[in-house]
Amino acid sequence: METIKIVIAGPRGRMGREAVKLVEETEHFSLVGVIDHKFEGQKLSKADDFKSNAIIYTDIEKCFSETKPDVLIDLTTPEIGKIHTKKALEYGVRPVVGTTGFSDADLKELEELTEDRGIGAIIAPNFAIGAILMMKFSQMAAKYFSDVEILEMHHDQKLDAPSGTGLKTAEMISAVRGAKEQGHPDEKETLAGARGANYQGIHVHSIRLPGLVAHQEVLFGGDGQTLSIRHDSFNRASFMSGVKLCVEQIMNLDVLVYGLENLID
Ligand SMILES: NC(=O)c1ccc[n+]([C@@H]2O[C@H](COP(=O)([O-])OP(=O)(O)OC[C@H]3O[C@@H](n4cnc5c(N)ncnc54)[C@H](O)[C@@H]3O)[C@@H](O)[C@H]2O)c1
Ligand SMILES: O=C(O)C1=N[C@H](C(=O)O)CCC1
Repeated sequence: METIKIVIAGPRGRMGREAVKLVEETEHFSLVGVIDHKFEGQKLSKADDFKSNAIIYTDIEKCFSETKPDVLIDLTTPEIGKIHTKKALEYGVRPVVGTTGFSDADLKELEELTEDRGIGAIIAPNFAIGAILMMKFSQMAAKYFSDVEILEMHHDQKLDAPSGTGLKTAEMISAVRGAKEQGHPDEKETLAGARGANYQGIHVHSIRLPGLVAHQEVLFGGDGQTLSIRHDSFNRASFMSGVKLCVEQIMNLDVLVYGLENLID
């Protein structure tokens, strides 16, 4: 298998650390550089507790020009992730983006840029295989249960709400059941936000607590019955087989893929 040259943005973050480990441990992956907002020019092994001697860049353009990677793995923040993804496409580097918080307009812009450049991009709101199955099962269930609410639960350091996974789940359910107002037509919130966010009538509730990692329950209700579909990630290693799959698959893509469910049967 040919070696894939990788740059990771956000290597010292919770996800970035796991991604560095994944790349270090995968024979046909090579970490050629990392992008951080400090430690310019230092070796990653000197800046933190890593084995890799990849150089840290604070300037993404310098990083791409000097290291000429095949793939960028972005695990930063919503604002920075968008800038990095656009820059990667401009430089002909395929982006695998785990960073969440992208709007529809952002996705559209990136899709157009991908078409212009003729190279693939993956935006994956969730890399965990169990979470992808939870979303697929929810889409299946929505054909039979049209009333549903989503409870997404994450650690309290998360910047975006709802989570990328919660939003993607709502989009997937809505694609099969359409828009539907749920609950009583005269329902009123006596405390703003009590009914959560509303995507095409699907209420999405975001819980943030220390102790949590990434969890979601999709709760369907029908005549005299409920159905709960739940997934729990207890650590960030749970996301890494999905990251590996994306890096391998992106080499054969020439379009933007939004969601891992589009890459697995
Ligand atoms: N797709 C998935 O499966 C998945 C799973 C977990 C987290 N996430 C998403 O990944 C992102 C990162 O999550 P996290 O928990 O690792 O966050 P984190 O806060 O632990 O890490 C983010 C890192 O980005 C770095 N960073 C900030 N600005 C930067 C810049 N300009 N250049 C380079 N690096 C910069 C920070 O220093 C930090 O180390 C979030 O958007 C989160 O929602 C996605
Ligand atoms: O920890 C996070 O932040 C996560 N974000 C993703 C999301 O927004 O869905 C996936 C799970 C972890």
